[in-house]
Amino acid sequence: MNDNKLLPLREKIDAIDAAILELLNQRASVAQEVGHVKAETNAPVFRPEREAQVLRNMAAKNTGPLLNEDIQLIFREVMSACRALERRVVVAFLGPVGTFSEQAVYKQFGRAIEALPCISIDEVFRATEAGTADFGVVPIENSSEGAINRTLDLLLQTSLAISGEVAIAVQHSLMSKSGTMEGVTRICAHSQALAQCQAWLNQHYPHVERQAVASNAEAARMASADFSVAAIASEIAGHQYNLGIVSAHIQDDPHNRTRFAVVGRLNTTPSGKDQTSIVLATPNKAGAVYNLLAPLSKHGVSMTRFESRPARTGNWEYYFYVDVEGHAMDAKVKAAMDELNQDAAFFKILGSYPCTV
Ligand SMILES: O=C(O)C(=O)C[C@]1(C(=O)O)C=C[C@@H](O)C=C1
Repeated sequence: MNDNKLLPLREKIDAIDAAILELLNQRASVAQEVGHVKAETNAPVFRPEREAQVLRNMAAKNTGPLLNEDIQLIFREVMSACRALERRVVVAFLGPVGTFSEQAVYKQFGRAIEALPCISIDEVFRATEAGTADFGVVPIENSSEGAINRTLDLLLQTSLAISGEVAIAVQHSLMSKSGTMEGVTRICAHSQALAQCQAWLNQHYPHVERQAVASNAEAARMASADFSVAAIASEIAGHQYNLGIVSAHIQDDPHNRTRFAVVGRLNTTPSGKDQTSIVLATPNKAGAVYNLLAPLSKHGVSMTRFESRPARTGNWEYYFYVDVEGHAMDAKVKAAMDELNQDAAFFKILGSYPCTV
């Protein structure tokens, strides 16, 4: 290799790295000052709207050659490290480690946090409501399997607000201790993952027993201790438990994604590009849904998502989970919400938060 040519280029990189280091520490010192100001008033350390603005600014200013998504990953971690100098936030998620929920946590908060694995979605809400965690990250919808009903039900009752959302690509792999299917009599995974890989499993391993377990990471743990078990999980989980890949990316939908909600005891202020999640119920009469949504079009508020859930009253009544563009503090959103609130049998704003960057 021609190191003579590399040497001057590496010297340039060294000089640039020294300048970046200096600037990073200057930034961190300012974040520490911010931390002191916040401590005086007990103000929240994590400000999702501000972080979204910083990430959008960086993407807008970026002239390359680095890609916007890589710039945003870097700045997410820079902010995470700066934030940790103010205080390390605790984030509860559906554990154990190695789940897609954990990936969603790091995507939203960066690595400089304390991640708190919980045994169920209920437990994530409880830990966050009790203050054991500052935030909770819960799956809300999968692109191939639909809504995560437990999360929708808990959102109805909780005192927490949604302060952000994060979507991640969900890719499942079939893995075992030996990296083959030899001696494997059971394929274990969370029921959602089994459903998301159903066609592939029917085609390739129709006669191998399938067992639903608490999480994909739990399946990976089981496979690591037993040659007769294969697990469907993320490659990250497989790596954590030293599994070999039998087949990668076996989910039936190659664009399989899961959307997660970040819940906390924080009401997020506007970031400039936000959305608002609400849940409402109608009186059980003709045209009720149509009338219910009329205030949205009247005030020019766009609906981006609509999901219904039986209210379990036995009367064919439903809760409607609706996402709209804009923040509840925006005049037209506020006007529409006030009207919805008047007409609905039940109405709750789940939260306003930045659209994903
Ligand atoms: O601006 C703030 O409030 C900060 O605390 C600074 C900072 C950052 O590093 O830019 C860190 C944490 C917040 O979540 C938002 C931004």
